[in-house]
Amino acid sequence: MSDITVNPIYEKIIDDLLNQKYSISDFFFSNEETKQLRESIIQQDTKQDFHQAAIGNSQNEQIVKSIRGDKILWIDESKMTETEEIFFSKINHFIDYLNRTCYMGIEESEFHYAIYPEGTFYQRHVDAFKNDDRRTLSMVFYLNDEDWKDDFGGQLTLFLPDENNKEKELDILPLAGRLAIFDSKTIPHEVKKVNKPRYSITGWLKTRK
Ligand SMILES: O=C(O)CCC(=O)C(=O)O
Ligand SMILES: [Fe+2]
Repeated sequence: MSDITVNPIYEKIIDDLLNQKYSISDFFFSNEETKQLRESIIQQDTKQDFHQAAIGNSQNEQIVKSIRGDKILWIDESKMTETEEIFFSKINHFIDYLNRTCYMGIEESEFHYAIYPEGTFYQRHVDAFKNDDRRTLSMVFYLNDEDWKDDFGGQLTLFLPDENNKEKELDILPLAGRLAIFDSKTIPHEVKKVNKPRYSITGWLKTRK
């Protein structure tokens, strides 16, 4: 591991993941990178077809707006814009760091843009599929304005065990530049109804089947 430079932002995330299976970081991307990614999702929305998000994977697809109302656009690694390349080079650097320092065995990643139009939400769920458990870590980057307020809604709520093994809820505001990262197999979560369009990039780091 001689050529690994210790990265304090990644170390904090790894520590949190080991201790509590989730981490919230406001420093993964610079302000400038966040601004570019925000411009990118707004631009993609004007020229590309986002589609109504489905539930389950392709073998088990059904569109149920009463469960989730976001529209998504997968980022195609074979035809990325400059901004998307910057995004993936950071993700790949992070994956490499996880694999080298924690032997996580991440082999793949997949990311999509997500827009929650006003009035939409995503009901409680777990991200790993029943018929495919490769999703290991869920990552959500928020691309909203810095001044997103509580009454705009759209909180990401994680359902976590408390000290008595009862369930507690942790609400996370989707602030610009914030990264929420959590265990894809064990942490149920939901997106509260939004009162204002909500922008993000969501993705998964995956192990071998
Ligand atoms: O946007 C979020 O905060 C979470 C989205 C989510 O849970 C998902 O896309 O699976
Ligand atoms: Fe999810």
